[in-house]
Amino acid sequence: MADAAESHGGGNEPQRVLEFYSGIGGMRYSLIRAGVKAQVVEAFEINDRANDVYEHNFGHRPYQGNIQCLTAADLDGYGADAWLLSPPCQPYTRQGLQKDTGDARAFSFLQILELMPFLLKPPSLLFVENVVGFETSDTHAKLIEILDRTNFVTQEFILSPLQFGIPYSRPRYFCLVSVVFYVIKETAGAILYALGYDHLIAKRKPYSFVNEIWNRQLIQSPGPLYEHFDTAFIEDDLSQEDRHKLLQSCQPIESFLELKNPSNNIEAESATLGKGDDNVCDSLQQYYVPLSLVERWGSAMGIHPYINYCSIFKSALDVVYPDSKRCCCFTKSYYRYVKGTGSLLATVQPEKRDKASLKEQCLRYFTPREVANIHSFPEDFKFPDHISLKQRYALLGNSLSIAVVAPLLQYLFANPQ
Ligand SMILES: C[S@@+](CC[C@H](N)C(=O)[O-])C[C@H]1O[C@@H](n2cnc3c(N)ncnc32)[C@H](O)[C@@H]1O
Repeated sequence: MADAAESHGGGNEPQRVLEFYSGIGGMRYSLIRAGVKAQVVEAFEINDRANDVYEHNFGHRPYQGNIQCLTAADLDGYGADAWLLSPPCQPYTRQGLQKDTGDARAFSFLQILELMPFLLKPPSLLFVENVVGFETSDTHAKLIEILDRTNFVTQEFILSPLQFGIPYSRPRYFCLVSVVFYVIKETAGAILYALGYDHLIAKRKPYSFVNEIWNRQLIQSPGPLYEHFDTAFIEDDLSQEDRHKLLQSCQPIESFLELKNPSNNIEAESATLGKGDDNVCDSLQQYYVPLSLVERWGSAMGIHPYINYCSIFKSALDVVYPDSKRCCCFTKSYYRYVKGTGSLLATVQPEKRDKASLKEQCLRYFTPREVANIHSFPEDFKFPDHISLKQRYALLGNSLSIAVVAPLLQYLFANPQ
């Protein structure tokens, strides 16, 4: 791959990085944000559209094929120091069937893991990102079993952008993996060679985590990433007071909007949108949620459509305001479906939010640029013109929070030895 910009500090060669399941490049942007001395030598992604976006932004088209077809020789050929992997989440999502290792979408990741013991030049560092739920899966058990066997040590995290000052609830699982040792001595090498284990003789750089105290633990606080920390926020397990503190420490949603001043003047707002690069984004009208959908899913109180009695049920729509300090996870189905796929923005502020009807609040979807902002993508990230609106949302929904991944990568690459 051409030069990577992810290079800081002087001295040694940059670390050689492979980016698996590269999508629109969230990992690569995180590596850049982390400021570590590293170079992405190849990216792997099967999806054409994702590769168009990646190429548009990084000037290199990822290897377009099924990761499942890579051999140990292929992987050795890259001589990579680090692998970054964000395999498909569907086998492990709590809303899905959780078929785990039985789901065809898990096969390529399992295959990569199976190859690890056979590599002549295994990586020294690995980074795996997935949904919460992965940590209890059979695939996870397989991952840990293979890493133990191949002399790696892990530190696992469940973290959300809310813990990094971003008003976005998207908790995710992360596994940081570092090789424990060694340079095998010549005599030991000769014995291994005689026993047929010559693939183990390859020298591997010694690595370890900055805070070894957290080895083999699942941590739900960003504290270990920093030298000095005294607050441990666990998003799902906070007291009301701590949750309030956590939310108050976040920036308001407004800071992430393309259109900062809600108004009913659609034409004026459309003109602002048109200044961007996105041809598909030049009409604000397309972002407003149709009233029929607001009526269908937005009632705060109503008659349950399927049960023959009156029941009170909460709105199925997550509505936020410019001054809100939280929005919920944008999935790849955002904009295709309105219910449970991500927050909607009220463009007209009611006097009393809890009493106001949603119909009057002129709900709109966040634009793709706004979702990219909430995922902490840099300003210069762009979609090529031919990527449709639905494709943009789908690609962003599959991606990750750079605000969370960057400090994790910084921590992983900081070798204290
Ligand atoms: C969770 S997404 C990762 C997104 C990426 N981290 C980003 O920032 O956009 C998983 C990606 O893996 C790709 N993928 C799934 N199975 C694959 C396979 N067998 N070979 C190559 N790519 C695959 C999907 O197309 C999808 O883009």
